[in-house]
Amino acid sequence: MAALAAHSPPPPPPISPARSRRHGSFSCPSLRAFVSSRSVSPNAIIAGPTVSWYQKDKTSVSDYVIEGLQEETNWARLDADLHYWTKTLRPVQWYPGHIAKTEKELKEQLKLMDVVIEVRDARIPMATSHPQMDSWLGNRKKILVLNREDMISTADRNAWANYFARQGIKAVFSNGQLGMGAMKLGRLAKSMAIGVNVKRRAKGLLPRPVRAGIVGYPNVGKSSLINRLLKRRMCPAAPRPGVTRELKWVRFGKDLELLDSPGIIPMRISDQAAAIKLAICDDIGERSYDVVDVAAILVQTLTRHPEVGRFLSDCSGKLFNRYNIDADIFGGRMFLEKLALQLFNGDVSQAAFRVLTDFRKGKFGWTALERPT
Ligand SMILES: Nc1nc2c(ncn2[C@@H]2O[C@H](COP(=O)(O)OP(=O)(O)OP(=O)(O)O)[C@@H](O)[C@H]2O)c(=O)[nH]1
Repeated sequence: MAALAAHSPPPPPPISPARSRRHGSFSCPSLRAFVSSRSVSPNAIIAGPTVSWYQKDKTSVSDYVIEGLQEETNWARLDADLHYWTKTLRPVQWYPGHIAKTEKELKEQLKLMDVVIEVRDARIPMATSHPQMDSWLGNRKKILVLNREDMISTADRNAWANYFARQGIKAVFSNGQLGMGAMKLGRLAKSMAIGVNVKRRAKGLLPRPVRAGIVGYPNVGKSSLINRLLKRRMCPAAPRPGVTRELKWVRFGKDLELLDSPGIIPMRISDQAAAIKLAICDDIGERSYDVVDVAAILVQTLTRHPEVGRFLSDCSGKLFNRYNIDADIFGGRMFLEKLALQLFNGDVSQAAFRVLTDFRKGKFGWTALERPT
């Protein structure tokens, strides 16, 4: 938390009369009030390299507000800003003992697998991509699953489907809660490993079930997918990371065996923007991050999403509608402070937790936090 204060920018430059006039058309009273007061919280995480209105004379608050009215999220720019915002925060690292043990066991079990099903969180397909996964898998056949498809928009889904298709990877979208995509996954795993029993027969051996290992980051929905496929609760699943602690083979019919594995994550997460996204999506242990830092960054990220946090001239952004606080104006940290005063007797941690929970429940609409750029 203290690290965020280091972001404190000098006060914004005065708004020239010409610039003030540009705001004449805004009907939102808060925006008008803001523009006339020309003050922004010194604690706010307000600027990335591309929003440095307090650094450059030429850019002003007014430019920032007007830029916020763009029709679409500028994902490349958002990504750059996310890296900037996370630079001075306490690093997020999470590597509990059971993950180290799993990594070791998983490498052993890989030798037995005919096909590997890698599950990622559809909201953050890149942040939930393990940097060592491909080297562990070698030539082993892989199916990529983007789970939690219900938590992203159709545009997000299309963007990721096209992105992976361009790389020759067919991504399967699934919903581990309702089971959509689970049967398809079972069929795909069997069909991809069909050659196993062809070879066995050629050698005079009896056919055996195809073995598919399900791997991925914590809390992305691996156990849920298996349970949906089996139509039974065979594997422990719960809304927090690190529930599965042991590797476990389960049988699906007579010709498929599935390995449920605990979520794995690199020992050191070098990309801290990715680490914050894991925290926002609850894919990393709660104790590894500062909830206020993470929620403040979430608020600022959402201000870049049209319809969610954007400060429209009629104040119709979903963040504003839910809390009646102007995220675009106050920046993430001050937004939380205001929410804390409004609802939680000044307890900023509780306010931060509320914003994170609301995001995870889709209260601002369903949206991915990453798009291919
Ligand atoms: N909305 C939604 N929730 C899902 C989906 N898939 C799983 N969940 C929920 O996400 C939570 C985590 O699911 P798990 O199956 O335990 O995830 P896991 O990858 O096995 O987690 P670890 O044990 O940490 O490895 C559970 O509360 C599920 O109900 C999905 O597609 N959509």
